Amino acid sequence: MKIKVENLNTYFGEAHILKDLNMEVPKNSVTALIGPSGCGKSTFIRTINRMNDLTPTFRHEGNIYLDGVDIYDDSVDVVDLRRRVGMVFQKPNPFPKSIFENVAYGLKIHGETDKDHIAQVVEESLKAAAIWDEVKDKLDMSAMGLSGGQQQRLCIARTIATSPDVILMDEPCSALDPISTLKIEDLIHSLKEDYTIVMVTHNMQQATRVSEYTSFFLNGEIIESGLTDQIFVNPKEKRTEEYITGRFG
Ligand SMILES: Nc1ncnc2c1ncn2[C@@H]1O[C@H](COP(=O)(O)OP(=O)(O)OP(=O)(O)O)[C@@H](O)[C@H]1O
Repeated sequence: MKIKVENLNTYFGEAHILKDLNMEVPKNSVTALIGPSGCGKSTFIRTINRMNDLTPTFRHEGNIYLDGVDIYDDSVDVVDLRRRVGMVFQKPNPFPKSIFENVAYGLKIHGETDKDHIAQVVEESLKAAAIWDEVKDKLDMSAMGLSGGQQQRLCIARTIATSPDVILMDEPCSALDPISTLKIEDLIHSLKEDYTIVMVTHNMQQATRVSEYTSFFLNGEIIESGLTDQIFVNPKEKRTEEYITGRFG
C-alpha cells in the first residue's frame, strides 16, 4: 500500500468534517473520490499533503501513512512531503512565467543548479505530461498564453518535475473542454505506471474511464470503497446506488 488512512477525523474549529475515515491506496493505481458537493473530498485530499495545516482552525485525529510513515509525525519535513505528494487543482494555475520556468521552478527551489540537468528534467516532464510537442518551440513564451487544457498539462508537468510518488488531483478537468478532458484522462492512464494517483471527480463517466478504485463520500464519511467496476455495476450500499444513478447530489 502506498497510502493507508486509519480512523481519520478532521475539524475546522467546531465543525467535524471527516468522520472516521479508513482507506488504503495501492501503489501505481488511480483512485477516484466521488460524492456530492461539500461532502469532504477536497478536505480529504488536502489532508494527504498537509495543505489543511495552512488553515489555523484545522485539526485532525487518526493516522495517514505514506510508505508506512505517519505524515503527521514530528519527524516529517512538510516541504519534502509536499514534493513527494504533488497536487493539481481544479483551475489550471500556472505561474506568470515562461513555460520553461514553470516546470523548472520546483527543481530550483529544491536547490538544483545544474542547467543541463534542469533542461533535461523540463523536457522529460513536458513529455510525460503529453505537452512537449505543442510547446517545444516556444519554451520561453509565457505560460499564460496557453489554452486552459495546455495550462493544466503544464501544471501536471510542473508537478512531475520534482519526482513525486503521489499526485493528488482535485477535479482536474472541471474547467476544461471535452477534448482537453480526454487528453488529461489519457495522461492519467499513462501516469499511473510511475505514480499513485488520487483524484476527485464529479464526473461519473470519468471515474469509470480512468480509475481502478473508487470511494464514495457522503457527509464526511466514506460510505463505500472498492473496485470501480464493482462500485458502478454492483454497489453494496443503497446510497451509493442512488448517487451513481443520479437520484441525488
Ligand atoms: N478552510 C475551511 N474552513 C472552514 N470550513 C471549511 C474549510 N474548507 C472546507 N470547509 C468545509 O468543509 C466541508 C467539506 O468541504 P470540501 O470542500 O472538502 O467538500 P467537497 O466534497 O470537496 O466539495 P466540492 O465537491 O463542492 O468541492 C464543507 O462544509 C466546507 O464548508
